Amino acid sequence: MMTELLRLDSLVKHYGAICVTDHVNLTVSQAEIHALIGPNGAGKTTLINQITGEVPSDAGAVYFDGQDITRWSVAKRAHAGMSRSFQINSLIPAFTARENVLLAVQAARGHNFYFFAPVTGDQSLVNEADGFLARVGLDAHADELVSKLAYGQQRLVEVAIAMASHPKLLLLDEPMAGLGPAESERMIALLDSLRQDYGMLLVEHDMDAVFALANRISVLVYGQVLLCDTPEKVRHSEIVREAYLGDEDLDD
Ligand SMILES: Nc1ncnc2c1ncn2[C@@H]1O[C@H](COP(=O)(O)OP(=O)(O)OP(=O)(O)O)[C@@H](O)[C@H]1O
Repeated sequence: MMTELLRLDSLVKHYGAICVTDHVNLTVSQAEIHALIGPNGAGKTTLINQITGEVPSDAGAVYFDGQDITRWSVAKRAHAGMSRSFQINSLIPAFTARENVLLAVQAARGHNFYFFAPVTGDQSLVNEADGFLARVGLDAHADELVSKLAYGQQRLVEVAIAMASHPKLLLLDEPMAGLGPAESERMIALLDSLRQDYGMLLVEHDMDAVFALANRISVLVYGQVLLCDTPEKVRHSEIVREAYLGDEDLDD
């Protein structure tokens, strides 16, 4: 049986009169990639923010790794093993790829050097950072300034940073956004290669990536989970086609 990592139990969030998260139930297991799809404004980002703790929930519960974390702070959830994919602007452009990952490794080890220079003299930290860079396929670019890296490579650095805290769950907010076809393929291959080591919640508009990676897909429309099923079932669901996919032909 797969170990359940994350459980959302009838989670609710209102903004004024609008119910942005409407009694959402969802689970993510170890070694599962669970994709969350839905049209713009469906509430995907809000839901991720409720999982990380950035947005407090109005009702319902969030369980992580067997504990009720509904009232936990962002920091405590991160410490317990949740990692959100960083946005590009969290990278430090004037630092190398290695130095950027090194800062995350230091932070994860509880060193308080985050706002100073990375400690390139500590070989065990450097080795660990290099390990994450190798895992995302950037070992040959460790010494390059992040500002000199291609956009797709910068996104890979973000994944290496997300891994640096040794999380159990990766929350990936549109990792394919802005990537070209070759870069997308590389990101898909990377996430596929990581699937045994993490549970992943993948918010993504790129349907090729979703269908290539997901074990299960939840379809969010107006804050409600319309359907949660295997990619095959979702692909052929009339409800999903009507409510979300419209005329888009998913059989190709
Ligand atoms: N802080 C806020 N105050 C008021 N309304 C908000 C707030 N944040 C989000 N909303 C509204 O909640 C709804 C869901 O937004 P959200 O960003 O979660 O959707 P989404 O599915 O992530 O969309 P997208 O795919 O475009 O990123 C939208 O109607 C949005 O306008």
